[in-house]
Amino acid sequence: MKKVHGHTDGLKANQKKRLESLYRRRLPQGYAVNAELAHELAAISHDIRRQVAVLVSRAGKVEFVIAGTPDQIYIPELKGYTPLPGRLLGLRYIHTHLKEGEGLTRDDHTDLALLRFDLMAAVTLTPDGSVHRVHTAHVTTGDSGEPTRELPPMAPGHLRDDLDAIVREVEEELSRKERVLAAGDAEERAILVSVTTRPRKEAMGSLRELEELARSCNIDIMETVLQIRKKSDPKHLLGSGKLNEITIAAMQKGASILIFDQELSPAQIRSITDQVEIKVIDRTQMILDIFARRAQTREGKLQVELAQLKYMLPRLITLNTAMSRLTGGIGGRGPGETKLELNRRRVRDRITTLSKQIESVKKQRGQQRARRNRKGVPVVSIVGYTNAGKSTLLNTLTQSRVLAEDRLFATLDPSSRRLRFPKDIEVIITDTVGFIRDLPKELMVSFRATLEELESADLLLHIIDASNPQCEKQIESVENILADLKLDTIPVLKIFNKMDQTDEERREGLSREHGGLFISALNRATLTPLLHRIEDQIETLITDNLPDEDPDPEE
Ligand SMILES: Nc1nc2c(ncn2[C@@H]2O[C@H](COP(=O)(O)OP(=O)(O)OP(=O)(O)O)[C@@H](O)[C@H]2O)c(=O)[nH]1
Ligand SMILES: [Mg+2]
Repeated sequence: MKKVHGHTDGLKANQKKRLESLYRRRLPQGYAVNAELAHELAAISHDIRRQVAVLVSRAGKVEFVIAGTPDQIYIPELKGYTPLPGRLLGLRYIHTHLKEGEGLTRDDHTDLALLRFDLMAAVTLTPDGSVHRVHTAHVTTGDSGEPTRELPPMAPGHLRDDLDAIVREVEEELSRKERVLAAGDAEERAILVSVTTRPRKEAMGSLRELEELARSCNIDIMETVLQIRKKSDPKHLLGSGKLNEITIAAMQKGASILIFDQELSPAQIRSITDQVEIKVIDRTQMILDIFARRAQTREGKLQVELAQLKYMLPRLITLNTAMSRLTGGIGGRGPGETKLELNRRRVRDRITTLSKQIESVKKQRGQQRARRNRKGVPVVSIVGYTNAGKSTLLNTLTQSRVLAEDRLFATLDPSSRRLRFPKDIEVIITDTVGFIRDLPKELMVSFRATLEELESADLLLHIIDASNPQCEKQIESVENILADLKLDTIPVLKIFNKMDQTDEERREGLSREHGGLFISALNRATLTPLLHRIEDQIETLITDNLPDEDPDPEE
């Protein structure tokens, strides 16, 4: 005989027997509640003064019998039953409430939404132990905004016979939705989450950027959740109510991944993954993933892989359960054949190898740069926040076709072009990888090499997307990164781009605050003042440098 779960301590032998005998019951197929079972549950419940539940399969078999306390039931692990996207669980949950007036509770609704029972029923008892009412609720298709829907309570003599039809319809709609989603070309379907103590406006701006990052990763965004907390709590990043809500939304929307705007510690990743049962990553992992997709050159690929492994290494210790969900797909993409299920030792070995390879590539590049410098061609480097229009500017200035796209991190590997000015001055103009707020430390170190190019720049063009509402913050981030890279000694021209998408007032405000030039990188005609400025700067530079620093007769 199968065991009765839950709170069975203190029950008499015949009471236990009676509970056990529930396993022998057969119910009609489908989802309905049957009157005989309701009466029997009520009678047992009345006898033992505890709630009782049975979980019945679609074939009508009683799979689990659970005894509770007078006011609640702990649902055990339901072996063999896992909620799948587009499906209900395949079990109806029928239980008793001892109090006559007590219909379905909030907890009942949460359990229903989280576990996705086919149907949730509560049988309430009259004081003498017979059935008073049967309350039922089912999962919805999500269109109403509510995850569950409660039906009017039924008297025991009038149990409705259309429950099968209602629930079947819901499940058909759920699976239809799932098929539509699965047929889409997005790689993942995400719920974006931000838990922060920052002011709402700032948090929203940051979430918008996270959305852009996700879009760059070919991720569909199903929902965005923002929780502003007064105090941060590293142990419970999110309250359990909020996490339940997210878990329910994830199932309802068929989300395959949760992406946090905040960096998650290994322990946080694990505890959240354990509850939501889908992949959990943070902003840093997503940025690393984008870099992994975009890297073109050998050095770029080596750098990204190194950064990913360094980020993953401390997370490998605790990732036993979460690990299987973290491999593959977004956040688990190695640019090479390396998969992240590598064990720690192999990860360390790989880190050493990569570092060596990068060292040797770097040496080669250093030699190239030295050669170029000797020729004394001035270098102008375009820097700026990602998506500001750096590559577009390079293209328009030099009539070339570097990839420019409305995506974050369209450019990963620097490219250089020659640009000749009327006064017979020639410069090398380089495009660089975009900057971003809180650039992952691992990437910062790795990309310092790529950005080393910048050290030999004679002039930096700091391109700013004037149309972005966050542009002040972006300017600040870029300036911080330049300072971190010790590049803040190189002369910088601030250039406000996308002027076509700003109004007069905004331009005046920005120009009062920062000075700088306004351009539209898409429109060559707007670049003339900029070209003059570059030319002037370079000219001063050459004349300044000529007598003392560069007496080379070749020049
Ligand atoms: N409206 C408008 N859009 C622009 C302008 N300049 C660039 N864009 C658009 O902005 C988007 C980003 O341009 P990119 O040149 O790829 O930007 P980037 O700074 O190189 O970006 P990353 O390489 O991703 O860091 C593209 O869709 C461009 O077409 C402009 O002056 N006006
Ligand atoms: Mg670019």
